Amino acid sequence: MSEKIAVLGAGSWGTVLANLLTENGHDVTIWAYLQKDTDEINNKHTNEHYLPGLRLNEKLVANTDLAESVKDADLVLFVVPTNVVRGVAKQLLPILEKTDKKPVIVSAAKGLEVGTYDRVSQVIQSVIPAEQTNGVVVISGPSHAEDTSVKDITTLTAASTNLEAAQYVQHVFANSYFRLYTNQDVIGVEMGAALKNVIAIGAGALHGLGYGDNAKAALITRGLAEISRLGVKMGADPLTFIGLSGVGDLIVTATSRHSRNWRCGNQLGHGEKLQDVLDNMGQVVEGVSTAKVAHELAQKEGVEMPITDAIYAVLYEDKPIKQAITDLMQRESKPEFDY
Ligand SMILES: NC(=O)C1=CN([C@@H]2O[C@H](COP(=O)(O)OP(=O)(O)OC[C@H]3O[C@@H](n4cnc5c(N)ncnc54)[C@H](OP(=O)(O)O)[C@@H]3O)[C@@H](O)[C@H]2O)C=CC1
Ligand SMILES: O=C(CO)COP(=O)(O)O
Repeated sequence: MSEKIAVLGAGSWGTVLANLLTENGHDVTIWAYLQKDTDEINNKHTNEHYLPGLRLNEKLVANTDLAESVKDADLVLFVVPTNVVRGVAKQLLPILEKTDKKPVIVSAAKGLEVGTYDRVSQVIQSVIPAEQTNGVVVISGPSHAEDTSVKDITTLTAASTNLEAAQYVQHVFANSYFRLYTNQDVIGVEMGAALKNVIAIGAGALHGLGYGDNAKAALITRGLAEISRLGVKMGADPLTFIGLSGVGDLIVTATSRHSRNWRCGNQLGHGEKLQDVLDNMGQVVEGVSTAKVAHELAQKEGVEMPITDAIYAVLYEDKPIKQAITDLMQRESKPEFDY
């Protein structure tokens, strides 16, 4: 099966996925908005800023023109930061309206939109009507671009309420090192994907401050408890949080130096200022904006998220991290599980 695919976003994950799909035998165009980025991919077959040292497949084509990039596409993959998805979807809609082609739309972004609290697939579906697509699918799981780029084993969830669309995506992406499992719990998959980024900032901060393995395991475990609590309140299946997009992605993000969220937290733990950290990262740190959304959403829904609230206070209210940790440890004693 060879499909026509448009990848929207030429950052680290977009480039790796576009390269993988090209090597799977598909006809892939990657859309970037800067001419210098498309020139580099087309002429040098590299993307040095995001993936230093990686040689891309020469059949991968880059284009700055969105209409040309998505022309006749069977599948359109969104891999831009969460808070720009709506703007890109708005640019895509009039292009889709001019053709009879209805692509499967796939989202790989992990976050919750500031202001609306929407999950990424909700953002896409609120802009692009269902009749313009052949289904909307979310792909998510423990998957650092750096590892996948060197063909290290990677497993993901392809989540959709449209099982046929999820199975289609499963087959388009699968190869010897990239394996996908279908899941129909889109809410759980997207909530796990977004909220783990916040906990990963906390894990990096613990490391930066010199805390040990017990503290890190405590944060991951209690972090998962509150991710599940908010996710279930929003309609997720609790089982999803012990899957790839739950504990799987939490482990990879909260324990790895590849994670931008973990690195952000680590630098905060070393005493750096948030704005300096973000300015120097040169890549999206989704957990920072999602911490604000999760904090507000949890308050609105009456869900207890003490770790997320603590990370919010550090990021947005200048609370010293050590004070945030002390306050968390001195909370009123409680049972491990609230039934
Ligand atoms: N990196 C990873 O390992 C993984 C990332 N993800 C998720 O994928 C999403 C994208 O992440 P990632 O690729 O790492 O991000 P990067 O920061 O590496 O790249 C972001 C890309 O989006 C582009 N972009 C930014 N603003 C706009 C805009 N307004 N219109 C069009 N393009 C824009 C950037 O362009 P420019 O360079 O010009 O700024 C860049 O090409 C995130 O939600 C992330 O959580 C999911 C799994 C793994
Ligand atoms: O989602 C990811 C790995 O699964 C990437 O995490 P970061 O955005 O923290 O790098």
